[in-house]
Amino acid sequence: MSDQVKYEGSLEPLSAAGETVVLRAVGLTKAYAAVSDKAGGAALELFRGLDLEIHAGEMVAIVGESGAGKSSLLHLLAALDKPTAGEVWCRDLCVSRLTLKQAADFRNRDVGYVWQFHYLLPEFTAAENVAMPLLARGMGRTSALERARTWLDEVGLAGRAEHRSGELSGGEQQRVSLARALVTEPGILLADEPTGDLDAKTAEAVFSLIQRLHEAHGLTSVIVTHSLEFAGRCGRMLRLRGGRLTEARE
Ligand SMILES: Nc1ncnc2c1ncn2[C@@H]1O[C@H](COP(=O)(O)OP(=O)(O)OP(=O)(O)O)[C@@H](O)[C@H]1O
Repeated sequence: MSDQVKYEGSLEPLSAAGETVVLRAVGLTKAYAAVSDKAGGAALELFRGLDLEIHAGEMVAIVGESGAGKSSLLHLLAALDKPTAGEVWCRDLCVSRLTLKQAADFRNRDVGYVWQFHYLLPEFTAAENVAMPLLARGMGRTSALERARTWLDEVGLAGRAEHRSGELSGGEQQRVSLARALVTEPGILLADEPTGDLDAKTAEAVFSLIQRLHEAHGLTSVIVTHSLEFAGRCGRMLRLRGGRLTEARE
């Protein structure tokens, strides 16, 4: 971690004129080392020298075959992992050089992350689950729960706020995880196959909700998906294949 990289807090537009790059990957390389370099234990290189720019307000889909490295790329954008080489920038913050604590602060303030599996705590209520990121940043319980309920209302679950998350359906649980991702009012939404575990009808409802939240909250969103239909509804579609990231449609 370089001392020169300073956390700047919540995101502000860099310039009033033109498009603002919110996320930028420069020369990004990711390889996983093998546990042993004995027979067949070579490192697995997913991509090398990858460049990417995502502008404010864009909704970008990342598609590609299973194993192409989509989740790994999203993890790098969220500072959940470090690149082997290259850098990830979020506006003027080099997120790939943050310490673990700084990376956690960055995610808590600036990124809403949705996983394919919701990772809610089943014994806690929906409201308590949504309130967790606010409690983690030191907000008082009453205020955090109040804001959590507002977000549950926003995702259509006002009536389920006091139900244990383990009692909710898969689609409802994914709505709760969306509320949890956005309760801190981040500028960026990163979603890794957010509809992957859902049946077609529920997936459609959750994807439409993501689109609505993206628009309503002026988010910059990156959605990893296997659904070309959903990807086609995003403003931009990128394909990760053979370690290269290309525009899937011009
Ligand atoms: N921590 C890790 N250590 C070693 N290998 C890993 C690690 N994480 C992922 N991989 C490997 O990297 C490759 C890419 O995985 P990744 O999950 O990024 O792909 P993906 O495109 O998201 O796949 P899917 O669509 O199936 O989710 C896979 O071969 C996976 O086994």
